[in-house]
Amino acid sequence: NVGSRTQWNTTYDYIIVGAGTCGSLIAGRLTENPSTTVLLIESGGPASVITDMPVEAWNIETGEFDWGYNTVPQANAAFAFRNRQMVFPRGRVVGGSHTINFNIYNRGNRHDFDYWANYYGLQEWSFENVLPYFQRTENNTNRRYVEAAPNYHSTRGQVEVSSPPNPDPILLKYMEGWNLQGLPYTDVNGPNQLGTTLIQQTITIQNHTRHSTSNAFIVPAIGRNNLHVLVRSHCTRILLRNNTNTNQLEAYGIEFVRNNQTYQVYANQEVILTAGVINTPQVLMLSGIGPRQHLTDLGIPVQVDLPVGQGLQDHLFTPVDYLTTDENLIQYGRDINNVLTVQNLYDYYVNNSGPITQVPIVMAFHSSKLNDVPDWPDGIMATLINRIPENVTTITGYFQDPDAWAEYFQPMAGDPRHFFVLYAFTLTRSRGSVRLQSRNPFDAPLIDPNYYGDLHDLAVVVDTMSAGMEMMEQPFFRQYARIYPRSIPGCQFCPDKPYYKCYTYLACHAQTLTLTAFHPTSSCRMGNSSDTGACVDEHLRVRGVNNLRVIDASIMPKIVNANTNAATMMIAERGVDFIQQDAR
Ligand SMILES: Cc1cc2nc3c(=O)[nH]c(=O)nc-3n(C[C@H](O)[C@H](O)[C@H](O)COP(=O)(O)OP(=O)(O)OC[C@H]3O[C@@H](n4cnc5c(N)ncnc54)[C@H](O)[C@@H]3O)c2cc1C
Repeated sequence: NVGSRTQWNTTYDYIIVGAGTCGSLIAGRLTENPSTTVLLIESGGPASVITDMPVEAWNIETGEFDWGYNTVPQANAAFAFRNRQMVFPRGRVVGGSHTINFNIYNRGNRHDFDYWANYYGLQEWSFENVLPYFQRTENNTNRRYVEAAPNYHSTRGQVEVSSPPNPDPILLKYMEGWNLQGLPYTDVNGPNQLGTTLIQQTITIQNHTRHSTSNAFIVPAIGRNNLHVLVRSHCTRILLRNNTNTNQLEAYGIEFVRNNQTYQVYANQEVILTAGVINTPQVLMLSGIGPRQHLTDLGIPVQVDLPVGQGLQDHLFTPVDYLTTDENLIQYGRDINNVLTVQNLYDYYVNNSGPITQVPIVMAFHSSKLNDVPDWPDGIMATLINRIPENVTTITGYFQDPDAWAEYFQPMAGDPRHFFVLYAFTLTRSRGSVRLQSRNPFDAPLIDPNYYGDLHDLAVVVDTMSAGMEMMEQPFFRQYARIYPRSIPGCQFCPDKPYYKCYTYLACHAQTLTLTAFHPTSSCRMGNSSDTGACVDEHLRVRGVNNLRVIDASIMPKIVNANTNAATMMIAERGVDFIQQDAR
């Protein structure tokens, strides 16, 4: 039903561009009022039973539900990959990136939001002020967490947040190992983030389906007469005009392409851009809102000179391979390439069990030696279970030297004892950009996260790797798992030190084998009236243009020290209030 609409009106109160995490939530909320009309327009198609299965997150991050983007070549990262370019998945589907993500629900630290408030002068976004908006969406089914920290959680929101019911034993041992080193068990969304946790996810507990904002807000609302959802409809620009009464620029609609035809639709109230960190800047720049020089170089008439696309941030994962000492420490073999068997589908649909139901992940938050605010962790370690495929050439295609990497992976191929730890810095200092490649709205933008552009990020990840690896070398954890004992191609262990104290090796590993953590933010950031680096104000209104707002992950002034989806839902909830306050 979500994808079936073929007719639409000429005018709506609100036009929302992009049915992702934010667009879906906002459209659902605004149309709770039956007299408010909304058009939600999405470039991709509808979600499917496949995207609803938690385990399929492994298989859908690239492919038909993804934009197929790559970064531009990276100077300080991605040494393993051809041309130093990295794949950069983004959801192109109803539900957006929340339809292809790992469902991790991890809000970020209280200091993240207090930093927005104090450093950027955005008092309405302090932790105290945003906490109710996290709670507004949350329906937490973990009674233990809710009872332990009732002021932090809610059981009344639309999006279900649950703990994986059946984690693999190795994950529990990993947490125990950290616990023995003094890192407490914690609920990262409660008062203390520093610790180790079996991460909560936006998955329903009754039937283990992805609870994206589109499943939570759009699917139940699709029958509303005041909500029109148009899929496979690509917004090419915002319609702007000078209002002769106010003598100010305003948005009055959008242009979009559907089935190779170009259409215009109009908004009585506002156009709301929720196209995400890459495409929101793209649509703005195509409409003449962006850096003057860049637009001029491309021959786009400048409507407003704004630093759109500047300041992009992300987290970067460095995977390290491990093998358990005993196959029984991992369940189901975790062979994600062959998971949709008749037996597994039967267990999923009939018994509500089996490997399709979950992707359990354990995280440890770490405060590095470089960090001067210890309860604002700057490092993260995420432990996940996934086999290396039997045919390793299926994963070495992007590598600069596929043969060397095939040789590296081959001894682990198909081994059911395989798992890995992803090491990352979280308080990113590097900033990059999103720019247009051309004036063609269907051309991929140029994405430059500028990973390790600030070498502080590298120092933090090296410290995090060292600490995490040292914990895993302690007698307790060595009973259960061992690191895969080979150096990665292009990097050498030190002859005179344990590998986890060999900082040259760790830095080389961190710069060579790099994966986006899928957390881009801040490409159209918010700021107060004196902040010349900002594109939108504290209420998310685009500067210099009336009736135009950006409400998505691009507005974060600085990335949060966590996965970004929960904070993005919070931004959407906050945005809904601003829209309603300003309704004429
Ligand atoms: C593979 C992957 C795994 C991730 N894992 C996690 C996780 O486990 N936990 C977590 O917290 N975060 C995770 N993230 C990040 C998180 O999902 C994002 O931060 C969040 O979804 C961003 O929401 P958004 O509303 O800003 O943009 P999106 O959800 O990306 O929505 C943007 C939407 O706009 C549409 N669109 C774009 N351009 C146009 C156009 N011109 N016309 C019409 N429509 C358009 C897109 O197709 C998309 O549907 C992951 C992301 C990815 C990609």
